[in-house]
Amino acid sequence: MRPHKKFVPFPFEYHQEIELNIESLSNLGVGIAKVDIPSQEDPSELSKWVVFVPFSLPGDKVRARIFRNDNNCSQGDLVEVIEPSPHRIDPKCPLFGECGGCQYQHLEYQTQLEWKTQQVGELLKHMANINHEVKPAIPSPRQWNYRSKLTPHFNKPKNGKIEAIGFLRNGRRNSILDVPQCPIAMEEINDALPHLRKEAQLNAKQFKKGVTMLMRVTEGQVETNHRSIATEHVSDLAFNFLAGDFFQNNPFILPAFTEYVAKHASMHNAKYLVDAYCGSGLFALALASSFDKVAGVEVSETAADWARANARQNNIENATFKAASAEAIFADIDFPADETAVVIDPPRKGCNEEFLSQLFAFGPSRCVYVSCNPSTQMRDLQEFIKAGYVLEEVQPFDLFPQTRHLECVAVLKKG
Ligand SMILES: C[S@@+](CC[C@H](N)C(=O)[O-])C[C@H]1O[C@@H](n2cnc3c(N)ncnc32)[C@H](O)[C@@H]1O
Repeated sequence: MRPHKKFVPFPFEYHQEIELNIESLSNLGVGIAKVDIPSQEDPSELSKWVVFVPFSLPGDKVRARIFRNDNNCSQGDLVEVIEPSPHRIDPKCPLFGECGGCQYQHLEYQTQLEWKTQQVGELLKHMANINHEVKPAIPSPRQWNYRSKLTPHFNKPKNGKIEAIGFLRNGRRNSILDVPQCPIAMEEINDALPHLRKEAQLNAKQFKKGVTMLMRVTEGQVETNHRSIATEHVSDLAFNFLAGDFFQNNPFILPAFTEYVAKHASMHNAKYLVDAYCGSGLFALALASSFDKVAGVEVSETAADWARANARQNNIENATFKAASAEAIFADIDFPADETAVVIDPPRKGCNEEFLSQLFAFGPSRCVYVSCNPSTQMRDLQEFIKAGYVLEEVQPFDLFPQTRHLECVAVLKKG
């Protein structure tokens, strides 16, 4: 095979095979090796060069085939595991490695947790410039069959036939891998998948473009209509929301997750709570009994409506909800800042500048920042530190076993 036109043949040739000892794991779930190469300035000197190899693990000795050299690192495909890491195990799913969904099925679960914890510490140090202990990641009670939502896709049918229904192939942008079963999805989803796939094939001629299907578990059934109502139970609360709207999709860990946020938000006499980016009210309502008054804010009108309905349904009378962009909440509340905690759980892109400046102008005594994207969370944490907040605790929760993803909770107090 010929290299891509832009291939740079330094320090390795195209498709050169090299043996590597994998030392660590990036937060994208990719194994990292460091090798000595002759320095470009002075070839008699050696310098360290990083090589990334997807699906290799720390402790593995592997053979990798180089397909790309960048300015300070190279990328290789895993050809062979010469000596396996003691933590390497057999993946459960026959599609592991081909499917872009999971990165860690070949790694013992305890070791997945240890690496996730370490990765948060490294991001904190390198991106936010904060040296702080990270508490060991809290495991998911279920390591398999935990996802309550799955969104299989297919591309535009060709000649009236759908080629594959599933997820993007690992490392690809358009190519979809056919996924008949998914071992991280709840059993209800796997039971319903064959029928849904068959139905899509039968109707293939109707689809003029690619489709992302919805499968949401609700009360033991699978809902596929975005506009239908789904229900989830967290401890003794019931939450209704539109099946297509956001809801945390590992229900098994939610009692521990919300309890942790409740405990840390309500410390030191905080009596008032703002739940920013509140969705259908998960934190606001799960934490309401620990506070005198709660105010939630959420940009989706339907989610905010459901948050109000969920408060009524669960007989919670001290919570109000506003449908607006998160920064709008500060003009509404009359809570004393020194007795107020703010829970912040933004989408993957993190908080916007407007929200952060309004938040800091208000100056709540405590903030609990929950994030599914530690990179944007670390970027925002720098702003909290500049605004005089002190990091009290960092606690990852493993909502997504077998994958590189996690939720990270950062607890901050006003300095
Ligand atoms: C990660 S979800 C968290 C939802 C909720 N805390 C939960 O755990 O169920 C982020 C939420 O932020 C909402 N959102 C996105 N941009 C927003 C904005 N600018 N202001 C308020 N909410 C926003 C989304 O609609 C979504 O419901």
